[in-house]
Amino acid sequence: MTPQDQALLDRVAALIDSDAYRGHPLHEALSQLYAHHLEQRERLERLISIADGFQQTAHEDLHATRHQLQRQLKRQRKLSRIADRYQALLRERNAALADAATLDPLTGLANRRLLHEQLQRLAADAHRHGRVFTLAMIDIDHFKRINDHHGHAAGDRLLVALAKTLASELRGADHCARWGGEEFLVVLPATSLDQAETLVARLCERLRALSVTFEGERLRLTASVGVAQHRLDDDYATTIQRADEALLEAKREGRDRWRTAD
Ligand SMILES: Nc1nc2c(ncn2[C@@H]2O[C@H](COP(=O)(O)OP(=O)(O)OP(=O)(O)O)[C@@H](O)[C@H]2O)c(=O)[nH]1
Repeated sequence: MTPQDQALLDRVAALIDSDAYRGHPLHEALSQLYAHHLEQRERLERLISIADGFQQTAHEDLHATRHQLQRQLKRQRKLSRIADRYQALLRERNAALADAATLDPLTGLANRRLLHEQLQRLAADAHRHGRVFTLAMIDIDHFKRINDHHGHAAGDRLLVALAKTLASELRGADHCARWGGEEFLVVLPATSLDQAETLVARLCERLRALSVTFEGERLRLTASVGVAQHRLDDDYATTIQRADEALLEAKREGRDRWRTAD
């Protein structure tokens, strides 16, 4: 209420209370009007106070709801971060499991199982489309002697060095696996026997030149190799067997050489 409004009301109250106007014909009507006004004002103030209360409660509710939403959002973000981390961990574990199932832990080359899968595909491809591939079975010569003279750890170092040499000499499309203890199988897709022989001769040379220093001692090795070209109607196990026979021949003939299956 403005000060002018209050002054007017004070004036009206003073007129009503004044003895000079008590008998005035408008006195009663003015008194009733004044009382009615006060009543109305009181009701209005009550309404305003109720509306204020509502507004306050609504404000508090809104605040509480916003706070709750923010907490939920925070919790959700945390959960999604945990889920992301968990997923990344699962991916890592899966990759590690896949590696463990398909790679040789010492050399990092494919293991026998993975090469079987690759050979299955290549043999099917050869059968369907007439694409030849060639195998080379590589076996370190007198590896037992190396282990016996220098220890198993030294032998392991040589195996790793040999695997690295093979990997660096092969093309991207070639496959190479650790087939057994000191035996490695190289698969050369779309490669003729002549091409394979050139590559194997170079591999033997590289292995002859390989030298590893282990605990102050220089270790060297040679390897014997059996080469076999896959025949379109054979299964790949037969080709491996032929490469193995050629390898035995190379061993029999004095080692550090390669022989080709008929
Ligand atoms: N250091 C090491 N040695 C291994 C591993 N796997 C197999 N060997 C050894 O490789 C040797 C293979 O011996 P043999 O099969 O008699 O063949 P070799 O001595 O190489 O003789 P030839 O093959 O006839 O030239 C054994 O002494 C095995 O213990 C390995 O992971 N690490």
